[in-house]
Amino acid sequence: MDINTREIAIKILTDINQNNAFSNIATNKHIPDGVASQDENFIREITYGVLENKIYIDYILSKLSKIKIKKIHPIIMEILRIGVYQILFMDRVPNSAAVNESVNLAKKYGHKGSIGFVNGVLRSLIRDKDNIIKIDDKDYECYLSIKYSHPIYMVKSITNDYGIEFTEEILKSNNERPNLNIRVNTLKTEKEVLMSKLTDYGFQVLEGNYGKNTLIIKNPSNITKVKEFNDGYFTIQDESSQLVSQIMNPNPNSFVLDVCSAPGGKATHMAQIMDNKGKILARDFYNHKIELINENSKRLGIDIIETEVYDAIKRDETLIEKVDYVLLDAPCSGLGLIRRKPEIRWNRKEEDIKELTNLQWNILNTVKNYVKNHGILVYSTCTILKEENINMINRFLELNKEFRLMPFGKELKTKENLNTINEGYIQLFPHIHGTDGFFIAKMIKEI
Ligand SMILES: C[S@@+](CC[C@H](N)C(=O)[O-])C[C@H]1O[C@@H](n2cnc3c(N)ncnc32)[C@H](O)[C@@H]1O
Repeated sequence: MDINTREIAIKILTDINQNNAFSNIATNKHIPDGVASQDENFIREITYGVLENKIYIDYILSKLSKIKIKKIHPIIMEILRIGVYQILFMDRVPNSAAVNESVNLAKKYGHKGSIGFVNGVLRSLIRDKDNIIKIDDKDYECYLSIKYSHPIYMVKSITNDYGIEFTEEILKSNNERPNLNIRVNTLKTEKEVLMSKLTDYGFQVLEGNYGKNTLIIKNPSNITKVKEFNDGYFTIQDESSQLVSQIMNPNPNSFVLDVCSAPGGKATHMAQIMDNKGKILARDFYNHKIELINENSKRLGIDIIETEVYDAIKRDETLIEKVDYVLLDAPCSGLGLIRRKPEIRWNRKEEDIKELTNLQWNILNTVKNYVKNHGILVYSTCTILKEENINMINRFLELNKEFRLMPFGKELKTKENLNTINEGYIQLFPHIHGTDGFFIAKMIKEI
């Protein structure tokens, strides 16, 4: 198939940067079916590379351009960004190709002036590269913000929680590409059997560290096209997310409530742990997302999940002290997913964090009422900020003495680098655990 890979990358980036599209959805939308895998990899590398390095690339461009970069036409800006990315980060692309291809795109999408402009900016970078790439900012937080391309408020918030050195490790790992993780559906197959089938197809498969049924796929291209996916032998889910249901560890025949459930990753996993026996009430605020839970349950051969559109903030009198296990997998800032969805750093605004912590607090204080005496409440997020995680839980426990954190451990394959499990919670980080950034707290109610 004859395609212009760089032009597709520009379309994806424009969709993400102008329309706030999600990177995974935009890439799937613009990469045509049947494209050669090396072309697909090239498009993904440029797209994700530009998203991950946007502040740094724009910093470089602001040094090179006589026009203020805010005034440059959005498409020309994307053409320049992919040009700079190829010159600075992709050794295998010759500088001449990076410039010529960018100029060709400027011919197609710009006017005469923009052709010379793109050509001039990229050639100046090549000429004086060693000087241009230096970051001159003396303030270390600002320096980190440019070097690892994270908004300054994010750098400050993370530094506030973890200190500057740990923050640098986090930011660095956010720019590394994660492996795809899958969860074996033990209702339909066994881990070893699936591993061997996927290996036969040519996938490189490793076992997860912490997840009992986690497999790590090194070369995941087209994995959802195999028959075993369609037949529900596995589902795509990060290892960290798999630990939530594993730590909850609900007994078969119990009653589980999952209040923020879509698309059903954790609900279907709990059903698997319960051997598809008992009842899971899976709720979400959005009707269209509820459909995803139903589709996933069907594919995975699960029939104990009942779905319902329901606003978790609204108190449900019919469930008071009726539920054995309540899961609040809360809507959150998502800062633990940045390596998978680099656009989170551009779409998530500082003011969102306060709004989200209020929402989390309100939902937590509603759903606590559904837990039976001796029942379990698990609170989880895919973020690393303490105000959404351990600080919120400590505040909750201070005001709700009938709950306490419950130590866990045997539910995990290994306890390596998980030194808070005896305190009843864990905070995972990509650079330490190799997973997404995730928080999980397990509480028991005892009156
Ligand atoms: C972190 S995601 C849940 C992921 C899900 N537990 C899984 O494992 O697949 C948070 C979910 O909360 C839902 N949500 C947001 N506000 C809500 C509310 N007020 N009531 C119920 N669900 C809500 C969102 O639609 C989103 O699906």
